[in-house]
Amino acid sequence: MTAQILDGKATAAAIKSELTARVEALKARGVQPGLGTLLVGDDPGSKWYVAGKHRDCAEVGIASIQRELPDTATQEEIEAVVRELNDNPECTGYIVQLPLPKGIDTNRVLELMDPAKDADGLHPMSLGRLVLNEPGPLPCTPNGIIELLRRHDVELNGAHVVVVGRGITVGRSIGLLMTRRTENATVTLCHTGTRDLSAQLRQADIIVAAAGVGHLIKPEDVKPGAAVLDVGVSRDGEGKIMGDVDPAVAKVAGWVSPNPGGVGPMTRALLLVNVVEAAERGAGGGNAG
Ligand SMILES: Nc1nc2c(c(=O)[nH]1)N[C@@H](CN(C=O)c1ccc(C(=O)N[C@@H](CCC(=O)O)C(=O)O)cc1)CN2
Repeated sequence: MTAQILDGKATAAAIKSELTARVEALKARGVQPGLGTLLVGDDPGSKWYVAGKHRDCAEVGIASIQRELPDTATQEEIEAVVRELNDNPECTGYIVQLPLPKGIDTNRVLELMDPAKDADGLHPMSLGRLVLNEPGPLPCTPNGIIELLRRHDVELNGAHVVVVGRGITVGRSIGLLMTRRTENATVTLCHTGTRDLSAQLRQADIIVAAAGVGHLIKPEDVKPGAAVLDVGVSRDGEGKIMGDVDPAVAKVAGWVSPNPGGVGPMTRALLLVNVVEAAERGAGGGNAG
């Protein structure tokens, strides 16, 4: 068996083309959506991701507001920029690029954001709305994974999803999305404390690998025909970027997401969805709900 590809690049392009029309409709009503980003430090990966988010904005007609601070920035300096973005009328939604430098209280920064401008779905209010099943921005990577599966007709209803990794951007919230009545999956969340990870993985119809451990998922961990989504990014001894999924998994799985070209572009596309939906909610209509 050779797995079919969950093509995140093509799917993200389709979503961006749909969003372009929605942004045009907002502009016709006098609403200009604008995405703000706050990048602290000079991590090359984070810089690259933020630059990509602004390229996407230009593609669909969303305005860009970019804020940068050095990695020596204090908690107070970061919070001052958050307050400025909260008050800035041109910024209709924004993100704080994670991770923040060591020593910074990330939760305090996220809690200070205006929840109405939370484009990442990571504000405690947004996560609370997700728990309560109320409309609001959804975390971009988990939502991107669901959209990627949906648009490739991979069945979620009744599926057993095994997630590896309990980080804030993926593992913590993906179960909340996948177990909604609309998705109706059953989710097992695994982490470094899980006994016999391989036994858990072999039960999965869908694996979401977000551990940040290069080639952690091997062919013998995968049930034949399962869908395997690779979210992880780590580096080998020579600095080469590796995903969490061994490429040989494609011989066993039914579906695999490439990395790059899978979940990453979907994360960016679903960020734009959050910005457009928030602008539509603010304008009192549109497609949001
Ligand atoms: N505030 C946030 N911080 C972080 C998030 C997040 O959702 N919100 N997620 C990750 C990083 N991330 C978004 O910020 C992200 C990661 C990867 C990609 C992406 O498009 N990757 C490409 C490869 C890019 C390359 O060439 O290196 C791909 O997979 O094809 C986009 C966004 C942590 N921080």
